[in-house]
Amino acid sequence: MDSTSNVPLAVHNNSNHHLQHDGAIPPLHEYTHAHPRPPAPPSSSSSSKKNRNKAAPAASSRRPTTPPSPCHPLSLSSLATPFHPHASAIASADAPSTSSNSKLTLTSSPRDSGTTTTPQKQPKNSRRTKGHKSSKWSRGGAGSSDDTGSSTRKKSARNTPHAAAAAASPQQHHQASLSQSPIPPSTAAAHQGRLMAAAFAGSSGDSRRGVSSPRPKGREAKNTFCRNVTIYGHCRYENTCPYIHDTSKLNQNENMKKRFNVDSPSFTPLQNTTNGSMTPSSRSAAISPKAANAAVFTPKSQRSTTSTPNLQNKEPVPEWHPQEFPEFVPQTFEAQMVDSNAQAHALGYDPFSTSSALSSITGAAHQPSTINPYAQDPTLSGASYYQNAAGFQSSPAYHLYWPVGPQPTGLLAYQRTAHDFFIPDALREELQKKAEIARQVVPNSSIPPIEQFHSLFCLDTSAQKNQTLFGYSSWVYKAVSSKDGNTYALRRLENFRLTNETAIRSAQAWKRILNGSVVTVHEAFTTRAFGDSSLIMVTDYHPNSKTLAEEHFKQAPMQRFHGRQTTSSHVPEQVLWGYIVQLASALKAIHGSGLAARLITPSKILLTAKNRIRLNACGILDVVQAEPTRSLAELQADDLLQLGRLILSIANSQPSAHLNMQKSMDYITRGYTARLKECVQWLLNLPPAPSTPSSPTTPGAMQKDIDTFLGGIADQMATVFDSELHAQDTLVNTLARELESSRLVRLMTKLNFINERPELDASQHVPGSTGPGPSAMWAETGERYYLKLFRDYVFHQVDANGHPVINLAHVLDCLNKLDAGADEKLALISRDEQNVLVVSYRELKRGLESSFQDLVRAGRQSGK
Ligand SMILES: Nc1ncnc2c1ncn2[C@@H]1O[C@H](COP(=O)(O)OP(=O)(O)OP(=O)(O)O)[C@@H](O)[C@H]1O
Repeated sequence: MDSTSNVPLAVHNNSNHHLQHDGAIPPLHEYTHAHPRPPAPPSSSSSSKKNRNKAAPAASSRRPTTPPSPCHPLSLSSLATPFHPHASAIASADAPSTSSNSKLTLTSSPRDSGTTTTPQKQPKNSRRTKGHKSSKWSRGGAGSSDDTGSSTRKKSARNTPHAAAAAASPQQHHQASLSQSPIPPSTAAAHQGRLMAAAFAGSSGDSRRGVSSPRPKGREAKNTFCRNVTIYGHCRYENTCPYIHDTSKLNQNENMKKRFNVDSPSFTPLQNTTNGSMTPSSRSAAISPKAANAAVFTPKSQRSTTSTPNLQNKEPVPEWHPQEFPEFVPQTFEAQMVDSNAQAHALGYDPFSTSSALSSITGAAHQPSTINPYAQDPTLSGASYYQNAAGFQSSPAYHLYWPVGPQPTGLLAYQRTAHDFFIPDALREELQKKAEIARQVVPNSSIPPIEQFHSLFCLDTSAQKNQTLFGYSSWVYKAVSSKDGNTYALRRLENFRLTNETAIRSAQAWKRILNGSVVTVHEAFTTRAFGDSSLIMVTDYHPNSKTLAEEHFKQAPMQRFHGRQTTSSHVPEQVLWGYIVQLASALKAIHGSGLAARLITPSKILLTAKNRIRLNACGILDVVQAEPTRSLAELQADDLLQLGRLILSIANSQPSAHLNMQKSMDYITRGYTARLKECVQWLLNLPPAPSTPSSPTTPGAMQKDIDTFLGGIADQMATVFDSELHAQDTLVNTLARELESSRLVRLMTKLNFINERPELDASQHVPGSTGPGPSAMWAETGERYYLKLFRDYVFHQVDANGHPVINLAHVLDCLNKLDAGADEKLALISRDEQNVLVVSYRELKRGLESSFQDLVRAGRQSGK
């Protein structure tokens, strides 16, 4: 994490805030219509008197101290850290004598001499130690820049396996060869210094002058690849330089290959055991192979070079332990801080983040598995999406906008439309129409309430009443139940006289039919509320629906459907198969319950959505004709026949198509597949006589029942089922997008509770606040002030000409970042344009939560 992101608030007193901060802050007109550029560093800004008072304590209390963690984001130093404890421990143990320090560093480890150095080289090591004792090493690294470079080079060399190996074997490295050199120590040190100067001083500058390649022993040069080639890509002394410049020659050295290659054991740093003040490193001793490619570590201060003496007393470990080497994990230092303010706030009840408060109360540690995505927990890693996508993420980023379709911020202004973010227009319109129609009432209606049903609204607009279906005139009303508040459809049969008490009980069986293709029956009763004896059948109400007769046979669109066009044109075959499958499913449920639909006709089938039909007016004939003349099997077979007639009539767009069967079937032959024709024919045929064999392979008569029919249309059922699944997926996606909207509504609700709230000004004490007038100008001070400016930034932007910027993408972008508490910063400009506040979304979020808690507490107090 960028350490600068922890600075909570930078206040700029910027009378001319156009590019005052090294150009990092754009001019005012750029703020007002664009997303903020990365703000200027807080240190470069001057604070206004008013705002400095607010910002300073906040900054001091929230700025985290950088912990001495080996996982500090400076990755190079973190790579080096396994060596630091050991190095420091040795340095401190031998602090009185820098000589002994260097001695320890270079030779004293028995493991060093015993494992990685050949016996005959030990005397050389002794000489080298001696030499360094009198050289710059003995001055503890406080000498010239060459020293620094030398020390640095050695330290960096220790951080890679190859370098470690090279350090352990002087024959593999320039430095090592210097250490091994039999030339006088002072000369060796000078060589070393010059070499490091060449290595660190860059390609130009005085320090390069006079530098020549050191002269190693012939055998070393023969085996050693020139360091200049490694560092600079070439060696300018190639002609005179004794080292190898061609890698192919290098590989010829068998001896070297044996000792140092990719299979070489790793270099294991010692754990600190000598100095109790050091925290023992929990890291593994193994080093990642990636470390070999790490850039050379450059110390930032002299201190870092002096406190890190050269250590080479490490034993090789037999094998890599990659599982023990922790990957670099950016630490959320802020999360580790104890924010007493935040804890205090968490104790208050927050209706929007209950679980957050609970976990704070119980002191439960942050558990990814129990994360409430809506809890205002600063440790949630939503911000990591913006800051460090590749980094470790402890929980999914639930705060982010649903990533379906084009990303809101990636679009140009003219490409952005509202339905990129919200529910598709067609669906929204349909749902809104349904809601509107469901609430339709007639003022001063003369229709009386019936039983618990009130607000009756007549759905039956046709003046001509068809008595042939039920034997009675029927009316359909929408009504609201005072028992449960739901809306129902009431079908009234005018002048119905109940002669058989058991007849009305048949509705009970229909209450149990819960099928997606049947309008559910709830109850049946008789009433005299209309001035006659009427039968009332209560069913589900499906707003803005129409019958198949209205859909396929009527020419003029009805006003009630708000312009939905009726059509008499050719009905696509897939639509017909959809009807067949849905009605077959309905019949399966009905017949399976020992009932018969008895009425499958276009005017009694509701079209409740696109291609979505339901069998309506079920059970009425069971009440009206309580003693049918036909058996159940005959009635069920008749259901199939009626289904055949229905499809025939819709396919022909003729309600009476079955009256001219030949012509109607010809039309189907011409307009549809043989499969559909075969299906309709099967439905229209009379059931075979019981003794008639249907085919040579199937002895006995083929049953004409719903199960046989379902088996016959199994392929079409699979197709319809699949398209239903697709439709469902689409709806789930839409729902998910709306879910995001509800999240932002809650955020905006909180923001509006706080912004410019007048009644907390000076009149009311806000618990937790301090000072003489704790609630004075509550809405205009502290966190509330920059929340107010944030509201201006989100909603009240103007362009360079002062015209309002109406940019939905900007609003969603800002609110999502606020919800996530992103570390991204934005520049908020005061209304007098005299101050610019640089604040991160994280701080805004914290301010929002804390201010909201103030309100909750104040509200609770007044309620006492
Ligand atoms: N359960 C219901 N939910 C919503 N609307 C319904 C419901 N039942 C019927 N309707 C609507 O009420 C209106 C009248 O329905 P009805 O069954 O009486 O049809 P109709 O066309 O008037 O037939 P008929 O010629 O037999 O009177 C239709 O427009 C229908 O959409």
